[in-house]
Amino acid sequence: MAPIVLQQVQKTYRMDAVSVPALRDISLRLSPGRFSVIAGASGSGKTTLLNIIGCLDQADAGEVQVLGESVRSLSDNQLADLRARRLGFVFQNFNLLPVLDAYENVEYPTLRLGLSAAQRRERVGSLLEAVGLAEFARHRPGQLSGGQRQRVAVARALANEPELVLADEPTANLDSSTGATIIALMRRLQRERGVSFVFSSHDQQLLAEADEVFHIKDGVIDRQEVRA
Ligand SMILES: Nc1ncnc2c1ncn2[C@@H]1O[C@H](COP(=O)(O)OP(=O)(O)OP(=O)(O)O)[C@@H](O)[C@H]1O
Repeated sequence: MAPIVLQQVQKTYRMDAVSVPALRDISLRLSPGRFSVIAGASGSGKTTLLNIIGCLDQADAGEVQVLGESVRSLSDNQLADLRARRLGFVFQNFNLLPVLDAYENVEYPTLRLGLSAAQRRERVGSLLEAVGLAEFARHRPGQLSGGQRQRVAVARALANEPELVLADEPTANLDSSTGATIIALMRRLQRERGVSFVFSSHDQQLLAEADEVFHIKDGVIDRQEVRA
């Protein structure tokens, strides 16, 4: 099943006297179990598109299917449930909770899943191990480097065992060698866990690693590359 299918999606931001057409006509189908990248210049509509795919924002027109569900037919509660149980998110600014340590940040999305304390400990411990941060479990974000914070964020994104992880410019705030490490980490976890990843990015290192690339320009997909 394609994790994401979009048909003729449109989105315009309307402010008092101005409207900004961010997505003009987007149709795409992501392949399952891949590294898919939405690439484009600043302002081309990548974040808007990723927010719609992640059910954080709604399209004005068109059809959006996320993990086989037609988003339009879901209630707000069902959308929240889809996000919490079946999607994972990684952000450019890491978005960790500053008062929680690394362990608690990774544990947080699991709290509403009905797991026992022992199951949570096992899951969080193995994720921190997988991202190489077992020794930093009790460090808060302010006590971690940018690369370490993004590792925590990647572990957190996988904590609910999602089918699809969305990552909005995940390497934008990292130097290129830390970015390369994070990309390799996500690639390893994607292969090991059979999860689909979709990124927005213009990072050449991430584009080089992609299985498929959707190039977006002025709110339309103007080119698609399939490599795997
Ligand atoms: N909340 C908003 N209100 C009004 N206009 C917006 C809003 N968010 C985005 N836009 C506009 O929509 C267009 C697409 O923005 P978007 O953030 O999706 O692009 P982007 O490709 O992610 O850019 P960047 O790489 O700089 O993050 C831009 O013209 C932007 O100014």
